[in-house]
Amino acid sequence: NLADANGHEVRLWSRHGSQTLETVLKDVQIVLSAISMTGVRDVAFQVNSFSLSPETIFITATKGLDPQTTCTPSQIWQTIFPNHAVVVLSGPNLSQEIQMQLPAATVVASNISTAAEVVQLVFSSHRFRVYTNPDPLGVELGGTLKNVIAIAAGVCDGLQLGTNAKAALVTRGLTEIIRVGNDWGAKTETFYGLSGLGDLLATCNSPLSRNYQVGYQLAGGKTLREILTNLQGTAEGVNTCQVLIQRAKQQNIAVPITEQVYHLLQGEITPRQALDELMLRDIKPEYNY
Ligand SMILES: NC(=O)C1=CN([C@@H]2O[C@H](COP(=O)(O)OP(=O)(O)OC[C@H]3O[C@@H](n4cnc5c(N)ncnc54)[C@H](O)[C@@H]3O)[C@@H](O)[C@H]2O)C=CC1
Ligand SMILES: O=C(CO)COP(=O)(O)O
Repeated sequence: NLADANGHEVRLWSRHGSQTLETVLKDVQIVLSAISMTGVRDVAFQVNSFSLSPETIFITATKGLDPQTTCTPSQIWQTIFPNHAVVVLSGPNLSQEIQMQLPAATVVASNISTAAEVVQLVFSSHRFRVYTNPDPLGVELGGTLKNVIAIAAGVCDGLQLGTNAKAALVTRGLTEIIRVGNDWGAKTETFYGLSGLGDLLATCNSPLSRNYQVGYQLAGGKTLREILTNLQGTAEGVNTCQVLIQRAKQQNIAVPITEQVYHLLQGEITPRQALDELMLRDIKPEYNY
């Protein structure tokens, strides 16, 4: 509806709607995918079976990781469409607030700067400020990895651990995200921007975040199954956490908060035990300069 308000013709497709994907995609200039991670590969393959102009730009807004390959959504789109521009759109963008037309900012990132600039123009308005960025991987990983920390933040608030604990958790969570992101090839500065720290702050502090809700309700004693059954929409952090643990092990990266979230989601420990595990780790310098 942001693009619509800027005078663009917008067509929507959902697997539950009546129109076929092929009809909706006929003669389009831009394709924006906001499918949950589990559907990205299937839908991208479907799209690839239709004839699209080589100028068509793909935008991906999905915040997840592929369990089989650990690939990001943009890597999946780019592999299937090697000759098209792919733009990552990510930022502190809780959808209910955007629908209420509250002001927000976001980031559009691509290896092809002209494509990012086109997308920036399509969505920019007095209530939605869009920045370009040349580090699509960093932008995408910021939006994806913060979901795991948002689960931990929900636990922290659910247990009423206080503002100091929350600040420590979010800050050390960012350190963890940067460690993983740097190893993957993303730039540190990107994680201090809107798509990293910005989105981390939004999701770790808002009951509108599904990932935060998962953590909050786990702290309240519900099981993951109960929570997911009643949750409106996708909490990508649940699957992302598993993939992240797998990748961190492979790459030998320390991700202590993610590890505790993982054990908690598996039902192996209680929220209080997760807290104790984190607080009683070996003492160490804040950074290894
Ligand atoms: N880039 C950004 O700033 C933001 C991105 N997100 C991300 O966008 C994605 C979607 O979020 P929401 O719309 O809130 O989730 P949602 O759960 O409300 O919607 C997911 C959509 O994906 C569709 N879907 C799932 N599997 C599919 C399949 N196999 N084939 C076709 N369609 C399929 C569902 O039908 C549904 O329409 C998530 O990855 C979320 O993390 C969410 C908020 C902001
Ligand atoms: O990514 C989001 C906001 O930027 C949405 O967060 P949730 O997926 O946790 O609701």
